[in-house]
Amino acid sequence: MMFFLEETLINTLVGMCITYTCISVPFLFVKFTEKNSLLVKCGLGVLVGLASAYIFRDGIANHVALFSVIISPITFGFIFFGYPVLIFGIITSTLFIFGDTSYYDVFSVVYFLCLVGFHLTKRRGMAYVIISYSIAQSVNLFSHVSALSESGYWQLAIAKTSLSLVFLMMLYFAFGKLLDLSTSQHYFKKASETDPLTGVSNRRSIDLYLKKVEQSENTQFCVFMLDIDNFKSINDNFGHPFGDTIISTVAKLIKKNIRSHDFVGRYGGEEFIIILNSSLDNALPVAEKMRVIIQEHVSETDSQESVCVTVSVGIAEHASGSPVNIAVANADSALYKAKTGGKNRVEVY
Ligand SMILES: Nc1nc2c(ncn2[C@@H]2O[C@H](COP(=O)(O)OP(=O)(O)OP(=O)(O)O)[C@@H](O)[C@H]2O)c(=O)[nH]1
Repeated sequence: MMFFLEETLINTLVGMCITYTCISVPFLFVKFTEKNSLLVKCGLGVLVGLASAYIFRDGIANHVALFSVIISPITFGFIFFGYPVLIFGIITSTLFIFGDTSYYDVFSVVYFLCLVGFHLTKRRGMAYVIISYSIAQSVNLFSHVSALSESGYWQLAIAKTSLSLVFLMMLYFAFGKLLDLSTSQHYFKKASETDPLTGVSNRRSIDLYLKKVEQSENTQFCVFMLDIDNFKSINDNFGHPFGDTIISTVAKLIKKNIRSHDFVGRYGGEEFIIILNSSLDNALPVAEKMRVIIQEHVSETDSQESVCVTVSVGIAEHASGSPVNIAVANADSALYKAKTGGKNRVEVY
């Protein structure tokens, strides 16, 4: 009995040290960027796999080591890949419960349930993982305390709990850094690509998108250039702030009337570019419908005056193999035609 417990203790320490170190080291020392995060995920998978291979090298199905091998990758899998991995974790630990119940199984189920609960109540990153891990760890600790009568078992409880605490601290600092970095990176990336007034893509993002579609295999798309008619008079009659409201309203109406895989950007002051992933035959009715919806939309000024605006649209179909800038220039020519032809109309190049 004594020998078994010592062996369990050694296995536990080795298993936990290897697993936790394997997982913590990349998070502490790898500089996270979008490019290498995939590499890190793969690296983690390999390291955890190696750790489990080491733990089971003598064919000792140590429940405790098995637990730490299961729980760690699932935790990280959940953080990176979300619910599917978490559900897998719950199923795995439930199977253990029905197989050979141990306190560790209870621990893992509590842990996963906490994670789900925290996630459902709006997950705030790693803080929830740490809180839920701590709650589950406390359950685990109680289970150990209640088993103190078994000779030597307390060593296991103390060793495991202190290791867990060290691991939690490492996680806390590593993930704090990671979350700060990814949040600020995400914020600055979004800000650099979005037009602040309308929330649609800005000129920089338009250029990037055009370059991307030019290189992609999607050869069938149409370019719309859409311009608000007589916009100067809106500014002159109702003021610049109301003019801004009109621009963002038109952007919203455009967005509402295109699909998620189409694209809209603010090309200039009151001019928008739309890339519709359709043939000209299908794109033409979309442009016409958009024009009518904008024309029929009524905006109200602060003094409850009703204002309607119209738009002119120029369309050009992208010719496969030709530079996308040609389609943009052609759509611009069609827009010019619509303006000089009396405005509030759609013209095809
Ligand atoms: N409120 C507001 N006005 C803007 C913005 N950007 C450009 N403008 C104004 O939009 C007006 C565009 O005027 P024009 O280029 O003459 O075009 P228009 O009056 O719409 O005439 P047509 O295009 O021929 O129908 C100018 O008065 C610009 O000052 C903006 O972000 N907000």
